[in-house]
Amino acid sequence: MKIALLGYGRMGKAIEKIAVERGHKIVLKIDVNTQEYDISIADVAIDFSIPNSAFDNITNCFKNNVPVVSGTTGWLDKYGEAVEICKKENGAFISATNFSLGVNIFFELNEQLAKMMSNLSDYNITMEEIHHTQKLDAPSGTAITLAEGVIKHTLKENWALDVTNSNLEIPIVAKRIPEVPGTHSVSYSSSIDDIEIKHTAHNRKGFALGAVVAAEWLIGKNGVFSMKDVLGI
Ligand SMILES: NC(=O)C1=CN([C@@H]2O[C@H](COP(=O)(O)OP(=O)(O)OC[C@H]3O[C@@H](n4cnc5c(N)ncnc54)[C@H](OP(=O)(O)O)[C@@H]3O)[C@@H](O)[C@H]2O)C=CC1
Ligand SMILES: O=C(O)C1=N[C@H](C(=O)O)C[C@H](O)C1
Repeated sequence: MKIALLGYGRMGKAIEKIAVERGHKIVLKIDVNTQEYDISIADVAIDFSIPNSAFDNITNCFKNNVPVVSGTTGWLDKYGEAVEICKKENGAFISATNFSLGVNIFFELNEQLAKMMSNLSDYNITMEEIHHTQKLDAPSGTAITLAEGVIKHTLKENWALDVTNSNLEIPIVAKRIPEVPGTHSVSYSSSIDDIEIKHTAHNRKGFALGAVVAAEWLIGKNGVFSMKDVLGI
């Protein structure tokens, strides 16, 4: 496949390495300095850029008939609008807050646990995410997806950064520590005991491999998909 990398930072470079190992060719590398480019030379675009540019990057792909895989976080308030444009243009789109196989299994585990905890009012839920100090958004997209997974199965209605006085909100603590690729935990605490599930990424390989596998899967399809579709889970 001829791949356009929209964003050539930590993730863009990790994706390039894995894509080339899998026999693909990188035909565009777009960063903040790129003035103009012709996206239509690519078979697929992979967007790992910044919150302010993701929507324009992605919708430009739809308008030029290029399937797009996006991992950028912090822009997803406009996800619904992007989906509408994708459908109107008959495009192909996969967005995920986390492309790693491990985190996608963790998402499923989180929902199963939330179902089991839903009637146990003695337990208080909290979430924690830890990332490197260059991260622009907080809480992480993955933490928001985890919170949405809990909201789906319990009486919780929302999440809140750090602390909350509301029983209806899930508090998410976001920590920034140099070099941490991404750690997420979900804890249920009572006066008797705690239950905690945790995912620790050791590097960015899992995110990058998942994004390239998603791009390979998306070629030749039309519609809006998720990593659940790609992984069959
Ligand atoms: N879904 C997932 O599995 C994962 C998602 N992420 C998310 O991916 C995103 C990128 O992460 P990361 O690679 O660590 O970040 P970096 O800051 O390392 O990279 C961002 C890149 O985007 C570029 N950029 C800035 N403006 C634009 C623009 N207008 N168009 C295209 N590119 C632009 C930057 O260019 P320049 O350097 O020149 O400023 C840089 O190359 C973040 O939102 C992060 O949360 C990260 C890991 C996994
Ligand atoms: O910015 C990062 O680095 C990461 N961002 C994603 C997120 O916001 O969840 C995924 C991963 O945790 C790394």
